[in-house]
Amino acid sequence: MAGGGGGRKPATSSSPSSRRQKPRASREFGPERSLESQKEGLCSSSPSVSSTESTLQMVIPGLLKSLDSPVQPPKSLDSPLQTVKQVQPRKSLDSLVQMVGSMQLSKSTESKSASSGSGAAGSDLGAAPFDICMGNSKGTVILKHGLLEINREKRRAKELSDIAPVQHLRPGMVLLKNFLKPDDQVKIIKHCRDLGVGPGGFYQPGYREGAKLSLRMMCLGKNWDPDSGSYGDIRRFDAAQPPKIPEELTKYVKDAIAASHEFLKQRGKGATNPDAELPVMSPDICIVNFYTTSGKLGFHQDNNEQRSSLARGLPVVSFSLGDTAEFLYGDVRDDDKASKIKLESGDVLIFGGQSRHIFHGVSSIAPKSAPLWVTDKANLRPGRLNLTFRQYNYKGSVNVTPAPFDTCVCDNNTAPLQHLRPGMVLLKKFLKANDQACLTFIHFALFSFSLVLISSVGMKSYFYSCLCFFM
Ligand SMILES: O=C(O)CCC(=O)C(=O)O
Ligand SMILES: [Fe+2]
Repeated sequence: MAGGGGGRKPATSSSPSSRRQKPRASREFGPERSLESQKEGLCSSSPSVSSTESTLQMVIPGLLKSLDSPVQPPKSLDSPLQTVKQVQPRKSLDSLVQMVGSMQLSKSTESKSASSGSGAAGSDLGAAPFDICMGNSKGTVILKHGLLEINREKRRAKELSDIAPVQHLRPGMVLLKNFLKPDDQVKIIKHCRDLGVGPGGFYQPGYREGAKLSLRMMCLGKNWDPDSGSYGDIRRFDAAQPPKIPEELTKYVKDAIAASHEFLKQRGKGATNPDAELPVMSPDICIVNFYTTSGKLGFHQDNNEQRSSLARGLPVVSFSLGDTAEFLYGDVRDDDKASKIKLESGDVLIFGGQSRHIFHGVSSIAPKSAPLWVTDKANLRPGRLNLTFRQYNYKGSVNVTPAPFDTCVCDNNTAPLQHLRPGMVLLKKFLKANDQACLTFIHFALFSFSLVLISSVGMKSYFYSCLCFFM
């Protein structure tokens, strides 16, 4: 997530308001959710009572509890919450959701225009934790599936059996299709759900100025702050410590890297060293994103990890679960020129080595594209869960085996060989002082000789003799 540089541009939206430029943060995000989609997030994506409760508590803690208690005479009519309580003591949950929804919308609109400067950028202070699952952690929501859904599932299974299980997208970038087995996916979702409702769990990140990202985020290991584009040990707005990455998840990451290495070895018939293309890494940071079906993430680079880690090309390992995402990636900061792939539930995308600094983003989430068992067994809400694992620091020596392309992001640009992009190499200070003197002398000698020639034979003859010489 940690992405770099200025001049970022949102991935997709064309509306002027959504083309908001954010000068500081490194990861570029999609436009703020429209009011419509926020409303949708409040109402339609809260299918169960418990999630409705969460939404309500997010705005008015304790309001639900008070519904069943007798109406108290108002202490004062100043507070809008008290007004709601007094006038509508026994409204149905639906209408309350709408009411509270519109209150929250105006609240968030206000906060957008107000620059707090309080350092609470993107905080959901006072909000109930965001639950990525429907129902509660124990109960299962059994949904009946229509024929259309069942047929879609069968088609998907058939397509998957025809797709290559490993795709080498470019040097240092490998896609492991359907790598995470259904049971593993359920486990991962459950881990994220449990951590996500606890301290340091999911929140909707944003910037000090008020713009919000079109996703919910939770960091494990270290906290990534979109406003400053940097990592820290605690989350600024609530001082929460990011939970640790569960061991089980680390194991999946290692398995995925090992599978890519196996593939690269076989592909190179054992001749290549897969670690040179895709270095092994041991994740100590994980950024977990949950996208609703209107979520997106703008084009960005992940480069807020330590320089040693970036220079070594330690990969980002990304797990996709739930609905399918359209993922864009490319060499330049221009999503119109980007390549597109679909990331489906169970896919693992790895980009390191030469591809560590690709620009990438999520342009859309396909609604109802998650496998049925994801909702049946894991109760994942409509949307997509994404986990990106990284290693913050690299302790080994980077100079011994520099990862290709590593130098194009170094600020000091002093590495002797800089692979700026495919087909473009910069050899820093390649010519030694003697070579430079020698070249200068040759240039001078040729120049003087040309002058003498021109003055003796004339410009026209000189031009023709040069032409003959070179032909
Ligand atoms: O959701 C994804 O696939 C990408 C997430 C990402 O790029 C990030 O968290 O930095
Ligand atoms: Fe990223």
